[in-house]
Amino acid sequence: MTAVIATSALVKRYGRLRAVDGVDLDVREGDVYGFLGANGSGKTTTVRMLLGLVLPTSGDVELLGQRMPRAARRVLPRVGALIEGPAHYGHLSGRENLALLDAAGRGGSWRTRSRRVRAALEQVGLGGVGRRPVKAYSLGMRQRLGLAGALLRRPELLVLDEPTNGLDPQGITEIRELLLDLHRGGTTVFLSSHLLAEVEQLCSRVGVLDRGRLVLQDQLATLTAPTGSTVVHTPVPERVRATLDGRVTSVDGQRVVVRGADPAEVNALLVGAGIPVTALALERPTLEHVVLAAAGTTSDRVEAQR
Ligand SMILES: Nc1ncnc2c1ncn2[C@@H]1O[C@H](COP(=O)(O)OP(=O)(O)OP(=O)(O)O)[C@@H](O)[C@H]1O
Repeated sequence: MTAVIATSALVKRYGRLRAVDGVDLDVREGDVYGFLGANGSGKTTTVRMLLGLVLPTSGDVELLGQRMPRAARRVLPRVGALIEGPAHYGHLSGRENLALLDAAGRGGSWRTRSRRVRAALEQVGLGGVGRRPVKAYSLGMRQRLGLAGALLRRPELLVLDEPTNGLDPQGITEIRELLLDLHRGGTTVFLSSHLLAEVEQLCSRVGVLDRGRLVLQDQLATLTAPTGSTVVHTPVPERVRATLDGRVTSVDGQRVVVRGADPAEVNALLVGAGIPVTALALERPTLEHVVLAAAGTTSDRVEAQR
């Protein structure tokens, strides 16, 4: 599997603060990678170092197999980026803004500019907004325009810093669908977020930053793989305990956790004993559990819910 982003022992110090502290990122081709961390944990600083906008204090960054920032001129035209609320000219239309951005960027002829701009606007669902100035756009539309800017060069890699920040639920859903669409088209997506739910719904691979340190990095499916136990919901939890002597590891209200990863077997035993079962499933940790276990004190810092 090709590494699309690889950092090793990446450090950024601001005075005595280690904003990023020895981070080894491993983002592979085809990932939708969620870079999760509380506010101030160092996500934006890391993203800026990836793109060569901030120089590391120490450590290395490779983007699409090439060393940054040395290879920035060659690599950045293959990367689309959106960092901290894109800036636009409010009095110009979305189309005009993108045309300016396209002209300022490298690689891409002026002859095909209007076609590129039109395609990018269509892609983010802004094809129909015409000449309306950007100052009349909603926040969601501005964010989508920012994404359109990142898409002008048909990037192999999209790097997005908190792409749904400040959006309403509908805007968030739209961005999520757009990103999944781009991913289906072959783009690797790296996004930072402080929202667990967002990452859980969107990402295939997760990295968790806690006060500058990468405390967790793995496939989401691995992190939330079945634990080897079965969860039973029943109005009579104590009868389950009595029937499955020794296999019940916890009881919380009507929720009973039973050792054994075969729900059918557990069900047969309970039904055989005449115990009503209202729900039955393999136990899996939620991403929230996994993050809390890895990041310890961040329970009040990474937001589980919007
Ligand atoms: N230019 C700078 N000078 C000094 N300190 C900085 C600078 N940039 C960031 N920091 C500090 O580094 C730490 C990490 O900041 P960073 O913006 O990378 O975090 P973040 O995870 O992106 O947070 P947020 O979600 O709030 O943007 C913070 O304590 C911040 O105050």
